[in-house]
Amino acid sequence: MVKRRVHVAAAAIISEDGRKVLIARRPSNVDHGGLWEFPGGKLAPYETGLEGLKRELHEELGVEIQRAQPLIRVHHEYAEKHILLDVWQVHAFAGEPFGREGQAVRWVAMDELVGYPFPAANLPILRAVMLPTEYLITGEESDEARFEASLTRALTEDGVRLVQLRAKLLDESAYLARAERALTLCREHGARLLLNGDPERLEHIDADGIHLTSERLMKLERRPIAEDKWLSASTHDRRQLTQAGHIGCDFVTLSPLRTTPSHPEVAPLGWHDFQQLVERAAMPVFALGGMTRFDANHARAVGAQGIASIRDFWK
Ligand SMILES: Nc1nc2c([nH]c(=O)n2[C@@H]2O[C@H](COP(=O)(O)OP(=O)(O)OP(=O)(O)O)[C@@H](O)[C@H]2O)c(=O)[nH]1
Ligand SMILES: [Mg+2]
Repeated sequence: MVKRRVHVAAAAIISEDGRKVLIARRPSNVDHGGLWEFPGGKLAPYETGLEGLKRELHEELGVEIQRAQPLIRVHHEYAEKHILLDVWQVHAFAGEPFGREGQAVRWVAMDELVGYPFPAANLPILRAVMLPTEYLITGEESDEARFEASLTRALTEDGVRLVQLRAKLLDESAYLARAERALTLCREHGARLLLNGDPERLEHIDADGIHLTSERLMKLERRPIAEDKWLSASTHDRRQLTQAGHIGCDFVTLSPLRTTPSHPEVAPLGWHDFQQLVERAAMPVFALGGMTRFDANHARAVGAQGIASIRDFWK
């Protein structure tokens, strides 16, 4: 049987304060009835994603999109169809949203989204909605005061909200001591902290998650940490991306996009190959390797969650 292919445009509509997202409940008489969803629907022939989304949001909620940015594209196999969910983050709109088709609609705080039942295809979308566009990877630093000053600067001046503590030169006790301080700073600024390395580190420091090297990623048979923590991983090719999906990574970095001084011998992916890989990834992907915040919009346009960087944030 050749499966039907369905292209759907959907919206994560963000509240003005950036803390809430609008979800709607599917009527009980349609497929996935009773589950919650991001408003939207099937594209008409010849419609682009954004055109279709504008029409759907007008029909379903009575609002007009004013500003939207691509968030994530998700391919999913349901038993009877292949679905492509083309999801946009809507930051500005006119009108007061209400369920024009009688459906319940609700503004929900980001952290409370996990309590609502969504269709199976929506898992990567929920992660994408909760993640920022920028992922800071900390630089090597031998001095603790300088480390704290750099992290504080990035949290305050750059507004970074997602941090990976990478410190390959520290021994275990020095790493954990630094992690403790980094966690305090991140908590003060409402940022999430992931520890780089052995998942066991979470047993000592109650950080928000773990970032796996690609080597560690490839050795794992299953997800090494609880579902309520974030799991990210470094990937460089399709095999590693597939493995990240297999063990349930919440998001990944994919690198190197450009050649970098730290890895001059590695051939860069470039935007074309990067886009091809991201299109089939089962989770949000951050572009890494020579990225700065000026690249974030382009990264989003080719399907990425955003950019990850050491140098652009670590001064
Ligand atoms: N809108 C929307 N559809 C989703 C989501 N997740 C998901 O699996 N879907 C699936 O994508 C398909 C899109 O359907 P839809 O029922 O919204 O389409 P539509 O608004 O054009 O409705 P219509 O065909 O009754 O006119 C459905 O099979 C739906 O279950 C989501 O978050 N939002
Ligand atoms: Mg719909």
